[in-house]
This record gives sequence, C-alpha cells and structure tokens, in this order.
Amino acid sequence: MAETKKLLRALAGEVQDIPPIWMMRQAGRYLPEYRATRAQAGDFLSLCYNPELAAEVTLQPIRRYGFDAAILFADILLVPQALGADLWFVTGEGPRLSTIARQSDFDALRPVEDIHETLSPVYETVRLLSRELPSETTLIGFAGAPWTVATYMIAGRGTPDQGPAHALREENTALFEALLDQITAATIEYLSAQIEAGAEVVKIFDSWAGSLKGDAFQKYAVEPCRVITDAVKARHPGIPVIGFPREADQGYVGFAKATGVDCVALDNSVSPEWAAENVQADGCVQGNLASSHMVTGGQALVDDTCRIVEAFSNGPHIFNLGHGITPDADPENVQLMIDTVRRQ
Ligand SMILES: Cc1c2[nH]c(c1CCC(=O)O)Cc1[nH]c(c(CCC(=O)O)c1C)Cc1[nH]c(c(CCC(=O)O)c1C)Cc1[nH]c(c(C)c1CCC(=O)O)C2
Repeated sequence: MAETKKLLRALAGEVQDIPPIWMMRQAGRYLPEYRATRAQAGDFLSLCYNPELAAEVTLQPIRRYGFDAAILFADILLVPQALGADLWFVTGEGPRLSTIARQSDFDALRPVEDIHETLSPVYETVRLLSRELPSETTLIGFAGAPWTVATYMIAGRGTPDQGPAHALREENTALFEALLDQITAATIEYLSAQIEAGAEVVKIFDSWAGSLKGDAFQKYAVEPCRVITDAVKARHPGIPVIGFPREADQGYVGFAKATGVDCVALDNSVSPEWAAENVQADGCVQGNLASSHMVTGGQALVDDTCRIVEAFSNGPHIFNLGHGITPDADPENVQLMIDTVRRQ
C-alpha cells in the first residue's frame, strides 16, 4: 500500500512540495497545558511513568498545531534508571544520577533483560498513543545513543564538555566500552519494545556526538548507531530510523551510509545549503531551524524558515528545529513557523 503519512513518505525518500514538520521537545514547558499536566503528575519522572498523562502531553502539541509527527513523551535517561542507576531531576538544574566511576559500579547494574520491568509504562504510553493519534500523524519512539547516555551515567549529571566520560574512555577503556555495550544492548531491547507497542519510526539522540573527534567519533558514535540500527531493522524490517549525531559537523557526511539510518537530523551549526549538498545527497535530512527563533520570532524567523525549506527542496526533508524548543519560547512563534512552512 502506498504510504499516506507525510513523515513516512519523506523517510521513504519522497520529495514533497511542503515538507512534513514536527519539533524536538514539542511537548514541553513552553506550553501552558504541559505545565498544567506536569503539575497534576507531581514531577517530571512521575509524568514519564504515567501512561495516561504521558500520552496526554504527547497529544497536546498535535491538537494545538497539527504537527505531522508525535514523539513519545519520555526521556533518554529512563534507560540508565531501568539498568539500576538512581535518577532524579533538580528543578532549574537538570538530571542527577548515581555515577559509574569504577568496575564495581558497573557490576552493580541490572541485566539488560530486566529493563522492561521499569520501562513497561512507557510501552503502555505508546499503545495508548497509537490508538488515539489522528490517522495522518506518525508516532516516533526514541532512545539516547550509547555515548550520550554514558556521559550522564559516568558524570552523574550533564556536563559542558563531557569531561568525565572522556577521562574514563582514556583511563579505563575496557570499562567504558563495557558500559557502551550494555547501553547498546538495552537500547535495542527498548526500541524493539516501543516498535512492538506501535512506534512507527525510532530516533536515536546523540546530543553529545560533537565532542567525539576522528577515530573516537567512528568508534563511539557511528558504530553503536550502526549496531542498533542493524538490530532494530533485522527484528522489524522496514522500520525507519532517524539518527541525530548533534554537532557532528563533518561527521554528518556519510553518516547515513555508515550507520544505515534512513534520515540524518541536523543541528543548526551547519548551513542548510552545505547540508543539502553534502548530507541530503545520501537521503532524507531533518532540521534545522535555530530554536532561538521560537523565542525571538518576527521576520528573521520567517526568513530563516524559508531559507531552510528552499535549500532542502530538491530532496527528501523533514522540517524541524536544530535542537529542542526552550521553555522561554512563545507558542505564537511556533504557529508562525508552521504557517511559513505550509505557506498559509
Ligand atoms: C540530553 C537529553 C535528555 N533528554 C533528551 C535528550 C536528547 C535530546 C537533547 O539533546 O535535548 C530527549 C528527550 N527529553 C524529552 C523528550 C520527549 C519528547 C519531546 O517532546 O521531544 C525527549 C525526546 C522530554 C523532557 N526531558 C526533560 C524535560 C523538561 C522536564 C520538565 O518538565 O521539567 C522534558 C520535557 C528534562 C531533561 N532531560 C534531559 C535533560 C538534560 C533534561 C533537563 C534539561 C531541561 O530541563 O530541558 C536529558
């Protein structure tokens, strides 16, 4: 049957006059209805593990804006938690986790087959969404890439330069690689379960890929993404995968071929003209409007949106931001971006 959903058509390589559009962190604090549901849930993690409320916040931006895709509401740090790490969020600061500094910390993690015990509410959210979403809306599941997830597990928090993870990589390569392998195996199981529950596409977020250079980028960003993509596609033939090696720069070139992903998501540090020539030549791309436009709006938002649509108009493209929308964004600016893309 010919594919009718706009997002799936782009992922299959179709060039569309008006690209499909969705937005990273589209369910989030910039929306008053999100803040209300989050308050009802109590805190962020309770929201992630409450299928009814997590489905509700996933649907909110679809109702408000009619995006072409919904992304499951969850977090990349649920996998470390399912592997036995302690996880909590400090308001105004971000995530905190128990750290992996030595072999005994790693040995204390739970086996991969145990993750579903913690993550089963997420699969229930996916099931609810696949029933409730409009028929034209694609449901995206996701996980963090092993390197990015490992940076949080090693440091116990977000870090500006991923210093602790780089240090462990150099000082105890065997432990570092064992951790990456464990996350890789868990991620394959987690994404497969999301697909079995109804996710139609999966996205792998490697938010800190840009701090891996040269050979390390190949070993710890490209290779794990290839292993996950291969395994997921072997179990679920035809499932499209989006890779996001954020700030990979030259590493974006050839990333789709090297990993087997169907689409490369681009951050806004690369120009759309450069990416059209060097990345879109291999297939679908997603991106890459600066999320700061969602705060500032105006003609600059319209101009940059038009520039991106135009630059990617000769190949398959999914319109998105270069990174997540921030809590200080104005919901009106999101509408302006959508109207500009859809030429309304
Ligand atoms: C690195 C990372 C994380 N989580 C994620 C990444 C990769 C993408 C990226 O680079 O942003 C991915 C993520 N996090 C969230 C989603 C849900 C789907 C979506 O709407 O995009 C997705 C896909 C919800 C969330 N994850 C988080 C929020 C805000 C929590 C709140 O409501 O207080 C949301 C909506 C919290 C979170 N989660 C994480 C951090 C560092 C933080 C704190 C920073 C912040 O507050 O924005 C880890």
